[in-house]
Amino acid sequence: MTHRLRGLYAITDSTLLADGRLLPFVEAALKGGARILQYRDKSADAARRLDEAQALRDLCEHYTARLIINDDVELAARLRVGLHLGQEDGSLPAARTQLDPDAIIGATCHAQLELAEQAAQDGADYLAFGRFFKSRTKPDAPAASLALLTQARARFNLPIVAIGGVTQQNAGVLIANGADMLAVIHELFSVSSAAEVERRARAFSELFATH
Ligand SMILES: Cc1ncc(COP(=O)(O)OP(=O)(O)O)c(N)n1
Ligand SMILES: Cc1ncsc1CCOP(=O)(O)O
Ligand SMILES: [Mg+2]
Repeated sequence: MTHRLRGLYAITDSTLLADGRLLPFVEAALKGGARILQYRDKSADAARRLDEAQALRDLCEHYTARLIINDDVELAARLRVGLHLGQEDGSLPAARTQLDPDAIIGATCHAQLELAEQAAQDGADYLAFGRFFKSRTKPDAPAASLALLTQARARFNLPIVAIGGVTQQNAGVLIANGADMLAVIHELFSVSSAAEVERRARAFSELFATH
């Protein structure tokens, strides 16, 4: 299944979006133009995770954005939404059998074209590379270069996500080197108001129109 995947890919963070900020800040990101939202919550509180993910699915439907669940194929299957899998998160083909036929499944490829080759063979809907810059959220993620991004663009006919330390200042160079989507946590959500989230989301989104 092919999808038109391009634009801002917002990822939630349980610390930055604590204390009632999750829904208003995510709504602001969607209002500002985020096309994809990933629910990334590493806690073991299954009931809260289900409630939050359901609320996010409703919001995404309202803004015709796509919801992706990080790591958890059961939750994605239950909500009939997409899934993001890292290298330690289980088999992509096995997940495919549990999800709707048009569910988006993305794969972490770090900084390795070989991982991307495998993900493409496994039927991934997008390939995620990074971190490209210093990441406050995941400082130890393997570093990827702009040269790798250019090579991936030339080699794969699949949407490419760039992640890791993406800011309003460095976003343009990632798009210019072949990124179809920019996945952002800190630069989008480390602010004190929903209005500022919306402003930042709009600024990221407008870059896709001009590149
Ligand atoms: C869009 C996107 N790209 C990469 C990741 C990282 O996934 P993973 O390597 O499994 O690490 P965690 O996010 O699970 O800590 C991602 N989540 N989203
Ligand atoms: C999940 C993940 N994988 C590689 S970097 C990263 C974190 C991205 O967050 P930030 O935009 O705050 O650097
Ligand atoms: Mg993971």
